Amino acid sequence: MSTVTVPTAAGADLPARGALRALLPALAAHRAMTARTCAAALLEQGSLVALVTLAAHTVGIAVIEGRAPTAGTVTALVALVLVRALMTWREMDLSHDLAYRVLAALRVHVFDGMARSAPARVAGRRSGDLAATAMADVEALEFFYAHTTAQLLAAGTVFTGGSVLLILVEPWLLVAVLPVAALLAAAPFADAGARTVRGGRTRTAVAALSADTVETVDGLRELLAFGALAERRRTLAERGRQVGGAQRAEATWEAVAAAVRDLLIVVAVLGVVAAAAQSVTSGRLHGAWVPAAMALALSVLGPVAESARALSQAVALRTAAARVDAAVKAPALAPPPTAPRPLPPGPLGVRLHRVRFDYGGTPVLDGVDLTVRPGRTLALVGASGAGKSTCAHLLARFWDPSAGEVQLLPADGDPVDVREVNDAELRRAVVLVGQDTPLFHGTLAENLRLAAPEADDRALAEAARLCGVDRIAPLDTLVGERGATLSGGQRARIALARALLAGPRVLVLDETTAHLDNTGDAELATALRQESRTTIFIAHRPATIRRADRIAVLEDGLITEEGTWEDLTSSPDSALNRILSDTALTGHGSSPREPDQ
Ligand SMILES: Nc1ncnc2c1ncn2[C@@H]1O[C@H](COP(=O)(O)OP(=O)(O)OP(=O)(O)O)[C@@H](O)[C@H]1O
Repeated sequence: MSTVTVPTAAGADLPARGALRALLPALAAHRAMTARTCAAALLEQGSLVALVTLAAHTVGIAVIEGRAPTAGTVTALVALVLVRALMTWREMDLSHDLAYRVLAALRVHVFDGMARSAPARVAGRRSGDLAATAMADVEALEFFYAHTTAQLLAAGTVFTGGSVLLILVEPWLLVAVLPVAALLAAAPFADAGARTVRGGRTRTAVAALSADTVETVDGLRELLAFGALAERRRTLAERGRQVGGAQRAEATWEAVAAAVRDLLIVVAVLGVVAAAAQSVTSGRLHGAWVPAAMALALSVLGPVAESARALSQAVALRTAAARVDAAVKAPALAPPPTAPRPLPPGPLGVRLHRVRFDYGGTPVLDGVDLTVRPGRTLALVGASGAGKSTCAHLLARFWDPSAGEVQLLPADGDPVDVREVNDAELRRAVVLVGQDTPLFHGTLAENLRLAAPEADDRALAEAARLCGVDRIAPLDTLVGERGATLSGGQRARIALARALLAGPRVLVLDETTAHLDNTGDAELATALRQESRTTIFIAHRPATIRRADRIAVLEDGLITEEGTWEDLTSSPDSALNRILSDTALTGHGSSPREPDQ
């Protein structure tokens, strides 16, 4: 096979070689079914060879010796027709069933891979491109699982069996078909590079079309608002043309390959005719056996030709296989602990100790030291792009710092590094709510229960009441996909109620209330008041910042100032005052001296 690499819409080159082989272990979970599929394919192909050979033999006997077929021969012919028909159905049924089962499992593995590497990897790739891997690439592999593995094994077995018979009957007939069989079998390997490249172009074009389509659907309102729909339509039409062009190039290549395969079969027919004629004239083969021998020689080529066609088509799927394999094997960005430590009960504070982090370039955080005692509130303040959300993501362990530690602080006892805590336990203890928390298609209640499926109706109603969700609509109201039917402020209320329902011990709010007016912001602040919970606000609004027990200012990758509102605003040169003035100027919040709500 060639060493071609295939470009993906994500921009990374994936090794094509071995990509299909890497997906074979997926069959291991279905060994019995794979074996049954192989048996059915063997019977299907073998019965056809036997049927054609016996039919030709019957004709030979009738023509040369003038004998009518016996009842036994007729019965055998009918039986072979029935076996062939039954096995054709069985093989198709089993191979598709097997393929769909493998694909269903693969989709889950792809999703698990995305979840393992989320959000960093997801953030680095367009969602439509990811969707193309989970849907189109996985779907394309149906052909590989349904039409190649079992069929190749069966074709190899049938050809070997037929060759043994030919050696016994007339070896020259085998000599006539063997070179053609070898060429047919070699063909998929000979043009593997060209097919991989062409197949890769199709998969990349499909992924780009998927990415643009998803973005278009997502941004339809903006496109409409800026009158950019016509341009977008042109882009999508161009993407469609690229997919069509790539598919046409594949089809043209396959048409040429099919013609070459047919030519090889013609050569085999001529060779078999010549070998049979020579065998009869030299007296090695009785005339009555000639049709059967020729039929056997040519019919064993059928499965080889068919397998060559299937393998060639499968080779074109190497890009799809490589994309799926890469998604399935995506490494965890926050690997699970080898020896997990349980979190002690009671309130938990947080501590960032000399934390450094970068996204692959200059460090965003360069030695952050920050402590929030259990049950206290802290406002993390900084200019746009200072790294506040990055701190929040580290607290929720979406990523691990490149140096330093992120710890949870029990009221008594030793700090626990978040890397030592089981994922499920950490997710229960630390909840992060962002500014644009997406909602899912379903009722308000279902969206709230996402965080705590086991929550009873009373807890649900209480969380909804605290955050004013019950004033938006009854809890059994359907919200559109991503909460399209709700305002930004309403979505914030739901996101917060959802977080409270989960009962976190550490709550991180990343500009969650930015969409709310001052009254709504103050209302939610009241809802959040709870002695034992540690809360970290990332906010630009002075009133929100002022409510926190302490305020920390993040600048140049470091905490440059920390203290109470009074401490930090009393000095006119303080970083907080500067940031609040900038915020007021940029319209993020009200005036720096805005009274508490
Ligand atoms: N997934 C990512 N990949 C690469 N760079 C990123 C990623 N996320 C954030 N950054 C960069 O890291 C820096 C800090 O971003 P971050 O979102 O943490 O800032 P922030 O203080 O929360 O900003 P804002 O107040 O505007 O939300 C920015 O320069 C940003 O461009």
